[in-house]
Amino acid sequence: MPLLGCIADDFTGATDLANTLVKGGMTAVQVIGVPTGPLPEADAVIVALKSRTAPVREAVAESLAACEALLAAGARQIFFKYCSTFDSTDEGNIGPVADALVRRLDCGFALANPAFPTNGRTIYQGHLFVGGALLNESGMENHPLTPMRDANLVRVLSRQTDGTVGLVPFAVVEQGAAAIRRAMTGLKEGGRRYAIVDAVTDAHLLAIGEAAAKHALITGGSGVAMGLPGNFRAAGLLPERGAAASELPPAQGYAAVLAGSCSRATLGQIGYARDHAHTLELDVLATPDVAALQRQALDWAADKLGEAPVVIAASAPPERVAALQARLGRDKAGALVEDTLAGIAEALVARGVGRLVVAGGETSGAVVSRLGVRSLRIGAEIDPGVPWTYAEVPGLHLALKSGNFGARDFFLKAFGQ
Ligand SMILES: Nc1ncnc2c1ncn2[C@@H]1O[C@H](COP(=O)(O)OP(=O)(O)OP(=O)(O)O)[C@@H](O)[C@H]1O
Ligand SMILES: O=C(O)[C@@H](O)C(=O)CO
Repeated sequence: MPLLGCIADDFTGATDLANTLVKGGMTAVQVIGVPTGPLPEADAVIVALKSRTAPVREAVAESLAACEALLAAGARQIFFKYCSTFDSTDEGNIGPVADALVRRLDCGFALANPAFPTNGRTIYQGHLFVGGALLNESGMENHPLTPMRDANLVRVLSRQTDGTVGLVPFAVVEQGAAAIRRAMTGLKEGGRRYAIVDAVTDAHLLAIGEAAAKHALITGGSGVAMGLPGNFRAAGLLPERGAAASELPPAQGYAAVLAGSCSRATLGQIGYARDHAHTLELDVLATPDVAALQRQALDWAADKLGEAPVVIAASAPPERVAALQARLGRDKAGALVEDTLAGIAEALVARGVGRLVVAGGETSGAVVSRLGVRSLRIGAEIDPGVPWTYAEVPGLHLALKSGNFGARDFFLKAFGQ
């Protein structure tokens, strides 16, 4: 019976959350899509959806179905995981999904906190920063699917919900768990449905987690989950598990990287790979044709597969993404690239790739779905927020890298190079 039932709005986000929980001493399994049969045995089950950019009704329906499955399996607390950069549009999907979960759980209130200080995401007076920049000046204003043009999360979430949104400010968070709990109770009693909670350090996140021990629903990034294993341990529900929580079978097979993220960090990692690994950058704008791009990539890779990774990227800087979107429309442009990379992944695995890094949440969703992966066991962390995972079917080690995560040498470091 899982202690914590999680619903993640994309696949890299699910892995990021699972990684945090494993580091906190919980066992965690990531399940792909709404579960249809019995859930795997683990302290935390994370249902990975591709709902971040799905139509609102679909995102809500899938999230509710995931919630039902987790509750039926006995989950004591539900966690709705979204991006540390709060990726969404004015239509959703963070607000509508959270609204539906608040109603289903009849809890009236949930905190909202995407902070992840280790990766530079902090919240101060309700404003989200990425490193030293406000969210809307961080590069996220150019995101291909969810451009973030407002850093004030109270305002952003207010536009997506029929409820109201308050703030637990830094000065309260600094006072610790009891003060945060009082402030959240006050906001709930005052009729607020959500509280954006400031957090600048991991200590803040641990205090927020402790303050939410009795909440039926928590919403946020992986950071705010840091305090949750401690809550279950304090309640006598979680035994000490040590390193056993993150053991995977030995890795084998060729190494490859597929990148569909156009985030600044991924573009930097591709730049590094260009100088240090076999790297192919597909020109999607010049050849907007799935079959032709796949042929090009597979012909190129044919004599390069080995211990050192081949890196295949469709990623492009903002002006080239905008040009393709102007020609095809936003969704078709995204789908074209996702189909291309998913097909390449399928062919590479058939040719003996056993260790695959995928960069980008939507991209990971497309790849993992095409490969028929049903669940992922979580292994050791490569860089903050990105662990190796293992998919029993098709027998593959996978690292699903959030677009903006990872050091510049990530694509080589993942393979110990
Ligand atoms: N050259 C390109 N032109 C237009 N769209 C592209 C191009 N390359 C990639 N894309 C699309 O951009 C989107 C990138 O989203 P994805 O979620 O994969 O990355 P990300 O948002 O950086 O990562 P994360 O969600 O983990 O933060 C995908 O839909 C992808 O297909
Ligand atoms: O929170 C994050 O930034 C990531 O886990 C993610 O959701 C990227 O898609």
